[in-house]
Amino acid sequence: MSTFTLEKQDLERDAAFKKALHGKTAEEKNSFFAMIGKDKASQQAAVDEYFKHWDNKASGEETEEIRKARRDEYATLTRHYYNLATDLYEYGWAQSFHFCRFSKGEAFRQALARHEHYLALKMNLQENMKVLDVGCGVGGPAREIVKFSGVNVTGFNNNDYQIERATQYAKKEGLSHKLDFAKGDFMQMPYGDNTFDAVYAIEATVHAPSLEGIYSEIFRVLKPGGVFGVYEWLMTDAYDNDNPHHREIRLGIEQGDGISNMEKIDVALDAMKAAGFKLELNEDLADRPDELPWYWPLSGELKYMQSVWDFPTLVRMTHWGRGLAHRFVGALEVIGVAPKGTQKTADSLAKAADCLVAGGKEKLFTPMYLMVGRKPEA
Ligand SMILES: CC(C)=CCC[C@@H](C)[C@H]1CC[C@H]2C3=C(CC[C@]12C)[C@@]1(C)CC[C@H](O)C[C@@H]1CC3
Repeated sequence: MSTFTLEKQDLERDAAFKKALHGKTAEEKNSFFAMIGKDKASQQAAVDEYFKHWDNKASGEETEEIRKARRDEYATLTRHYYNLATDLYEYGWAQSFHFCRFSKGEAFRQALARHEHYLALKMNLQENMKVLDVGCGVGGPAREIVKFSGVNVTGFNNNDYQIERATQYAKKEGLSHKLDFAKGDFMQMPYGDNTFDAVYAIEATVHAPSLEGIYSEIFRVLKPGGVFGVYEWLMTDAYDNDNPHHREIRLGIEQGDGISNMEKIDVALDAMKAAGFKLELNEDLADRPDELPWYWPLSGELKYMQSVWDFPTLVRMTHWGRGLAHRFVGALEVIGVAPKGTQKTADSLAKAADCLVAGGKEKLFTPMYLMVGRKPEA
């Protein structure tokens, strides 16, 4: 297991930083306006804090000390990543921060929802169960799963800005009686042992410094007989850590996606068992023979266009689209409309997109390794 130490939590400090950086932008409906409305000095502080882990640390020269430093600051690293990336995600993707399988002609949001329903189905979630969503983002999946399964969900994550937006969206959809949110470090959750009937995590536990650590914490808060379902981000068996090209892809994904340490499939399977789960299901859904790959919206390849509505999605990821976006954001920074660091963040996300697509095409990486595990009855 990767060695790790728990980061000391300071909820008041984080709340104060959120207030300073995001101000009232959490109430902004349009994520573009939310993005340009940040406090400039605080944004610079978040950029410095995040990129200190990546600048001048190419994959060829990466040492175990560098990787350990990231793992040691997993919570701060991830919190600042989402301080910088949340508006871009909402602007350029949706309120469900995950990938999904696509069927031909299927609308983008429909496919995202189907992926959420599939997890709920495989976990056999039932009406009024008490469920925890670990790493809930702005609550898109939680709202969908509440509506689909009738469960009561608590969304938990480490970013105050996301929690504030998630709370507002739930209220707007009239779901506050079934859905609430709490902020904290998922490696040390403020819940007693045996609290939840079910726990799920959608592309979130990859932010943990250790999979065994996070799965053990989830096991602790689950009631005996309770179920845990996860879509995990993992490097596949084909990933070779001694191959410089493979390492470059993994590092690009880690840097562009706020991940301190991404593991291989066998590590995740061992971690589930070591945590105490009885594994009921495990499958790499990226291995299904789908005509449209999970990474198509990031590929910039117009051959994947299903309807005219896909054109803007694809064109912004082409070489020209990216160049234009890079210059546009740069110009906004120069004239003082966008805070400094917006372009650096956007470029880092673009690099992540390239590495995700390369990882997907070369079958080195999956964002949808499905595992369902049960905590044995006492
Ligand atoms: C980080 C983890 C564990 C999960 C998030 C998965 C995805 C929702 C994101 C991964 C890469 C992101 C990118 C964008 C949106 C959200 C992701 C797909 C953009 C499309 C947002 C708009 C930017 O201009 C380009 C981004 C590329 C990467």
